[in-house]
Amino acid sequence: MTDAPVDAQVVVLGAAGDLAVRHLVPAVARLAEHPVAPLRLRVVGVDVAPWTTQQYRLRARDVLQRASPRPSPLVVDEVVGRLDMVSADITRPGDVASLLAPLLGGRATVFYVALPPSLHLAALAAVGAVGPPPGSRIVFEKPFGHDGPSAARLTGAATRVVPERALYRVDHFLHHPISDRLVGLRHGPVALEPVWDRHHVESIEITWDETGLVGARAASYDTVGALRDMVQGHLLLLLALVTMELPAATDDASWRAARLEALRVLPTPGPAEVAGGTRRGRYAAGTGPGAARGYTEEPGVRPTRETETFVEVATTLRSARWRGVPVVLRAGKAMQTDVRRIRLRLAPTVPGAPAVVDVMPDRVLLDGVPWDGSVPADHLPPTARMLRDVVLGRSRHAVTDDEVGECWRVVDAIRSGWRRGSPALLEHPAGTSPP
Ligand SMILES: O=C1O[C@H](COP(=O)(O)O)[C@@H](O)[C@H](O)[C@H]1O
Repeated sequence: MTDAPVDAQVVVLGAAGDLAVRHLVPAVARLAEHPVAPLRLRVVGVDVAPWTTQQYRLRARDVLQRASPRPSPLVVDEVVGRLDMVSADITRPGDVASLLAPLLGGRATVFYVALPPSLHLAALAAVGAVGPPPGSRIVFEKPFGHDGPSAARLTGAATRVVPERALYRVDHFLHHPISDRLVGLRHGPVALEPVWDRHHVESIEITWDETGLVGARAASYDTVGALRDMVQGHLLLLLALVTMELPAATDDASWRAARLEALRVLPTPGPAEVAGGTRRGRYAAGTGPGAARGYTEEPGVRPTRETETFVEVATTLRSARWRGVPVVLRAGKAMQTDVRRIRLRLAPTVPGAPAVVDVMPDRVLLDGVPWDGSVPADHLPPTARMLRDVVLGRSRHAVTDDEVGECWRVVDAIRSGWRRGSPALLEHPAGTSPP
């Protein structure tokens, strides 16, 4: 049986941006055609680009017609017909407010900030000038701030516009099936929870190696780098999901509190730990197909910035459950092979338990053998799941200000060590993984 569609309103700030069009519009269509619980979203795009509603609709139609899976022509017409566009400069809050406020009709609205971090404060000023109707929410993609203090300032500015509970700092990895699989493994049918501790697990590795280069994103990536893009934004939160105590209560607040506690107990690395326990690198021109370009030749890159495209962070856990267990987090672009994986190695002495548990976006392997016990039922892509959660006010996967602060605590300490020059930034040919 299909539920009646739920209607909601979303304003996308930065709607003409490539990622906003390519990810959000298909997500809106996937939610519209959900077989059980459809969502009917009216979307108002705001962008400095001089797009008319007509142009926004044409662009969206084009994206939907190329989407995989392709929505039905009926859904394409419906979704496109519910798009409106406001062309306004986000740094001029008065202009945004005068054009946007009349379109909202005083209805609760999800304001989705799809803008680079440098415009996040401007976006908040614009939403403040619009005057978010009661029940509205604001969504920020990562990175939230560029370090701990800037994240705290952003939270301060945001909570002058909406309460903290209406702020959704989203990390699409938490909406990813990999997160469900991980939790499913702990307390699902194979129930590894009894061996999920320092007595049984010998090491934890979280690896996000990508063969793709930075490419068209280089100008903005250059101000962020792999540590902030991947470790701060995603991998520490995945680590928290691996190591947290599963809360007895199933409500969102208990879940977020458990994740926070897992982050809180992560050690802050001092200069010696940074020098000895982290690696940073970037790709130089390689030889394989599509790898003939080094990072510094990417458009918009300033070579003197020493931006890393590869990062590895080794640490040792210290909570009661995990004390002494080594962890390695690693992410890189232009690597030899694509590896997206959470790997736990168990002591060989655990009777009946696998020696290697691999949790990946599309499957779980126990000692290399596929295990299929935790595939999410709706098969929605992470962006669609995230949008649905925000619209329905489900905050389990939204990152709190405290969690963001803990992630920055670790990352800021690493950056501070790197600023002292140790370890040095190493180059590796694109298409090969650093030694
Ligand atoms: O958010 C990000 O994630 C992607 C990797 O995510 P995936 O779902 O494609 O595996 C990464 O390429 C990007 O740099 C980062 O910003």
